[in-house]
Amino acid sequence: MSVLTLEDVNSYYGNSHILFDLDLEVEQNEVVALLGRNGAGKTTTLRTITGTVPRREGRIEFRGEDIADDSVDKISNRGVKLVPEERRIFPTLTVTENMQVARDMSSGNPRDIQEMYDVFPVLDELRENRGRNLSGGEQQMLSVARALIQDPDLLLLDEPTEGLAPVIVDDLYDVLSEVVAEDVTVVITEQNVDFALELSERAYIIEKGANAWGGTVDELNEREDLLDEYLSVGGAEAD
Ligand SMILES: Nc1ncnc2c1ncn2[C@@H]1O[C@H](COP(=O)(O)OP(=O)(O)OP(=O)(O)O)[C@@H](O)[C@H]1O
Repeated sequence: MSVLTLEDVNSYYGNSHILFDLDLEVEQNEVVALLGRNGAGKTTTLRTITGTVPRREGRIEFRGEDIADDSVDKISNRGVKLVPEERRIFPTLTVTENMQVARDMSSGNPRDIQEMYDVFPVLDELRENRGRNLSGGEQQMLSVARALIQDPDLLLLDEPTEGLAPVIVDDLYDVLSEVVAEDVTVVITEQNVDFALELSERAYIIEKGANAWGGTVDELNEREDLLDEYLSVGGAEAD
């Protein structure tokens, strides 16, 4: 069953046209990677799905219902949760309080905090620490946990590895692979292509706000030409 469909979606920041006739399809329990260079439009795609950047043209359906004109709150209440690149945890609240706030904000049936501590043992040890005292990796874990506690129908992860040390990226990978093994549907954007492809079943490559390629991760792994052309894997960018 299709969870999310974008068809011919165009989005703008003011007069700047950013997404051009973008198509995207996400099935139930799938993990889909959105790949592309810096500035390709990955974050804008996620913001368009959550309604923070209203699409100007095109169709957006969630579980078969048109959500293109829904408010940000309504889309969130439908169970679409974004973990933004900048994490946005509450710096003065403890780890537990951060989770409690997310739990209180949930419109559905939130999970128990203890359940999250079972998935994120790192956070369990930091229960009483304030957000501002967490490392980047710990903040990222908390940010993901806060979204998961709301038992999302669709989880959107925007560059979860951004700014993290390699050893922390490994920890995050372990946690996320546990998370995606459950019945959760995920769209993940990443500059770290290997990380995203390890977690995902299908991928889309976005270039200058438009679809450049879409297919299974197995297909993409056979296409070094695509990785070179659109993602500059393993080397410096030409420009
Ligand atoms: N608030 C904004 N106002 C105007 N233009 C913006 C805004 N945010 C992003 N852009 C522009 O939109 C384009 C797409 O940016 P977006 O952040 O979606 O790309 P991205 O693929 O997520 O890249 P990155 O990895 O750098 O986040 C870029 O040209 C960017 O400069």
